[in-house]
Amino acid sequence: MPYKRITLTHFLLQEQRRLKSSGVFTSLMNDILTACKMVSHEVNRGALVGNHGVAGSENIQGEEQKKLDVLANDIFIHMNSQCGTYAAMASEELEEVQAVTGTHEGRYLLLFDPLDGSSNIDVNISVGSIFSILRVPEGVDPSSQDAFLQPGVKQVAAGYALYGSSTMLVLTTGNGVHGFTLDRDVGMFFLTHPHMTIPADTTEYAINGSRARHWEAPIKRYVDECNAGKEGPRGKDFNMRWVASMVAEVHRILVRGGVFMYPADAENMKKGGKLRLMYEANPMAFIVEQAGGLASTGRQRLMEVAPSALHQRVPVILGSRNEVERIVAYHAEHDAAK
Ligand SMILES: O=P(O)(O)OC[C@H]1O[C@](O)(COP(=O)(O)O)[C@@H](O)[C@@H]1O
Ligand SMILES: [Mg+2]
Ligand SMILES: [Mg+2]
Repeated sequence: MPYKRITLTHFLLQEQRRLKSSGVFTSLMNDILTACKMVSHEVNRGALVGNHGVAGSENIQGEEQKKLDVLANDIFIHMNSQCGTYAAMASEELEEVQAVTGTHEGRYLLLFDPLDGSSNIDVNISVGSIFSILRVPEGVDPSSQDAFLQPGVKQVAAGYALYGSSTMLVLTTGNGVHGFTLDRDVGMFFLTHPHMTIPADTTEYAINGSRARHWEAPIKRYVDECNAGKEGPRGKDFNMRWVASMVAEVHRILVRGGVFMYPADAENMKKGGKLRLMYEANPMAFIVEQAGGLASTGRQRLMEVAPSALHQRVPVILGSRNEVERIVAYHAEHDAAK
């Protein structure tokens, strides 16, 4: 069989030729790819090199940082500061925006969750990295928070790395979603999942069921109906999954469909929910929409939320189109009856 493997870089070059666009995506992705390979290496070495356990510090979110949170953050900051592609960066692990000094040609902003699913590191369950790319708005200081506070529809590209049984990188530049698998022997990502699309229907939902007592009525109604199975209003049985790594949940949904919910609830409502808009919800929403799915807060399209703070949290409901539409309809019915 002729050698048909395509590297991520070649795929982007082909995309750019097809779209007659500038060579921006290859330079945007080059250093992110390297960072993800380095994080994958550190995740895989794990306890062998003392990468498990806590770092003994807290992040801006008031969360205890794991050693790999800090290491992955350092890798992303360092690797993406070398070539002047990015004018500034924002990270889940850093309170303030990080200006990239010495480079003024950077016309893009990079936002990332360097290690998503941190509670799974020490128990060897899949974790990932999530990234989002914005343009520097005209006339705005790129190292200001204001430069970053753009709605998700302004994203140029978004993606994630999944450090699972294999390391994958899934990416959208606004022309569909494509998955690449790392071949460790040659240190390159090869196209393995072209044009990923989410089935409109599903029988699988993901939510942290231990929070059921806090849920708003529309979420409770949806989950109860799923659990009622064939005999219930849905007329079919459902399966439930909860990995506690958003990247792993979204990847499963891209591969076989499903719906992921991390709603705002009575306990986290004051904070706006759990997941962060700028570097978790928005990049995943871009990917899910590009794959034919929907991404909502329950009351608004996620990518149209106007950000007010770099680390703000939002409710997240995303995945198979027909299921998200149903959940959004339940919210509308609930609100109309108030
Ligand atoms: O532990 P919980 O409350 O189920 O929350 C799990 C969610 O929290 C997260 O781990 C938050 O991300 P971080 O690990 O980057 O903080 C998501 O990946 C996951 O979906
Ligand atoms: Mg995260
Ligand atoms: Mg994280």
